[in-house]
Amino acid sequence: MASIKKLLIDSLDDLDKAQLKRFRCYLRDDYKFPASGLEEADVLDTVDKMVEREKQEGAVKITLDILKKMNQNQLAEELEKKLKVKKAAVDSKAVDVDYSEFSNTLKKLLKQDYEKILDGNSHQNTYLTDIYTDLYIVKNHTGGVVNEHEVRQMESNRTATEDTSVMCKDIFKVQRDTGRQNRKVLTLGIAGVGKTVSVSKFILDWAEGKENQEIIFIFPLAFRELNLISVNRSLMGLINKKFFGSENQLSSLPKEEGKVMFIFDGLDECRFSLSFKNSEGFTDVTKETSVDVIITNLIEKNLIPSALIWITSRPAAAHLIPPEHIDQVTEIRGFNDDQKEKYFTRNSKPDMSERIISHIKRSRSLHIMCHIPVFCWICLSVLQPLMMTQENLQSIPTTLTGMYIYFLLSQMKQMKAKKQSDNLPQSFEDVVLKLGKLAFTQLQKGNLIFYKEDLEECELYVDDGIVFSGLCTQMFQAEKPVSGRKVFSFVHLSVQEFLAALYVLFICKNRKTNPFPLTLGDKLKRTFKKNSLVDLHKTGIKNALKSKNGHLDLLLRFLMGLSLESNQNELKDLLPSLNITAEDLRQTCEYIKQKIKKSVSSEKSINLFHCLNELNDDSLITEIQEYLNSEDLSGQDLSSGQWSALVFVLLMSEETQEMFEMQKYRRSDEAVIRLLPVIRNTRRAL
Ligand SMILES: Nc1ncnc2c1ncn2[C@@H]1O[C@H](COP(=O)(O)OP(=O)(O)OP(=O)(O)O)[C@@H](O)[C@H]1O
Repeated sequence: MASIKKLLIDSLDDLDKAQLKRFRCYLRDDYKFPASGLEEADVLDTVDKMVEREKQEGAVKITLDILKKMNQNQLAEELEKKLKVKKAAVDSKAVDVDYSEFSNTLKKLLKQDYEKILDGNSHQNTYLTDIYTDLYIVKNHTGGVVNEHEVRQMESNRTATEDTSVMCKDIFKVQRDTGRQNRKVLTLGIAGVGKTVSVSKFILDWAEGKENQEIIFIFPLAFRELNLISVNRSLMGLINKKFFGSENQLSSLPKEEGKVMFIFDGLDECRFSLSFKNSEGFTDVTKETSVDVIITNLIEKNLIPSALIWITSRPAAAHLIPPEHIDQVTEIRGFNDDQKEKYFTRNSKPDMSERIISHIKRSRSLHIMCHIPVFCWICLSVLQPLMMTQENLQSIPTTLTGMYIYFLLSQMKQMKAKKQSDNLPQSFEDVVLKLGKLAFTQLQKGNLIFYKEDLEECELYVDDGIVFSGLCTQMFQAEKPVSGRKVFSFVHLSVQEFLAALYVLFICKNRKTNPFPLTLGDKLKRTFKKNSLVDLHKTGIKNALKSKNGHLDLLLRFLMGLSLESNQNELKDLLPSLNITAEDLRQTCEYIKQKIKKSVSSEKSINLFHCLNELNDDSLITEIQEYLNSEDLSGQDLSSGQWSALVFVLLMSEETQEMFEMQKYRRSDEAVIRLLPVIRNTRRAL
């Protein structure tokens, strides 16, 4: 345990040069320390001088007093907390509690709970160590628009050059270079990128005695579970009930620094408010209170000041924790290119993995999406059976929509077999359309997690076993009930977006209605005109462009992809005879091009290019490729639409990912601004 002197040094180390100078001035003026020798004193000398003259207790008092005078209240508070912990540790030594038996019981329980996972939510448990592939995790999330759509974030991934990568098992270890240890870490990552898997691996390694053995207790408390606790509990009561089977087993926790760890997975799923401003400074671990008070006070270090805290979250919810309560932010970026290949190699036979990898590399969209582990799992479950049967080679999907259609079809096969054996009343098509309705209505509201009532609004009844008897279990999941209330979600946000698009098309065809919110103008037009597919496309595009965080972007891409005849053929049971004509598609493509030319933001126009890609229209791209092949790349005479096309082509090029020769284009300020998404996405900009 750090000495008092070390605690003082650590505090003053956080002051910059000017602040340290002010600190010394206070010492001189208010505490009459002799000026000689003080002027040039560094942190060590300053602390030495205080302890020499005032002894440890006096030095602490003076330090706290001056820090407060300097308005360094946060530093003063932290120092006070550390001193409290130290005092408690000294006190507890007198009692000398032996926690080893409880620690071993907890390890046994967590080993059982975490050694197997539902891989990508297949209904079979898989050993975590069998599938686990290292992920690319970086220190210091670099900021940016955090509520941007998750797939778009992936595609405009930020530059890798300034990141320091970190292994998940090392996140809480003392850092060799600085000697510091992170106490409170927030790990961000988009849906399906591996946050829960990372946390699980950390816990399993600890429970198996492999890593981080200086920690005595790790208590994983996922927000999904915490949401369901509606009665007041004390922290000790909560821990005892969840981990030791009754309310009164473990009576205290170790007070020494870093011996207890709390892991709060899935902040984005938190359904109660976390109020840090009005926090009451709740310090009693045996007093009952609401769950939000326990969590905020743990994070604020009022409850167990010595505890390590690890919170994971999708980026959009990161703001729920004020930055001053976090020592280190890390970001899980998913698999890098090597890790993607390792994933496929680990999870399929050697000749199969080679074929899968080369297939994915051929399609830029698929290759990009494979940064997300859960998408790798979807690819694996689609491509493996397809590639096993030689004659299917022609029909192996190369577009995003194609991949999801095959995913759906593979589910259909399994479900039909299951339906026969279980004699279930509803058809696959019915269930998928109901899930589609749920997907669409909840996506419009920005919801990714649902409750029983939400399902019932779409005529999906949990109790009649249709959804959970093996039907849909790979697309839709229910969480373990903790106190009777189940939570549901799609296995990945992209699956929700795909089913939503399917539903939109179905509604347009069958009920001749347009499920998107319509503007007044659209409504008026509709009274005079019959509802056409082109109108549906147009309102879809308008709504997606209106969305601030791009929550309809992927739905739009799927909507376009599903409108192609070739894709329709695969889905004739679900979407019979949509009667889409070449003229319809031409009109939609023209409309998209107009929108691109009107210079929407670069992210939006990139998505519109993806839509054109799904519709097999590459005319703008060909135009720009000719320009790229020409000698003069000064970039002066490009129209707005051409600029967008250029950015799209460059983003989709593997070469640009590695290196981008900006100097070829840098003749105008406009070029620099326009090409920003490319610069952000490349590893090396020249
Ligand atoms: N490191 C990994 N190695 C192998 N597979 C992984 C890894 N990480 C994730 N996966 C796969 O991706 C799936 C989703 O991962 P996980 O549940 O950890 O995502 P998440 O980031 O917590 O997503 P969400 O925000 O939706 O909760 C896993 O079930 C697994 O199939």
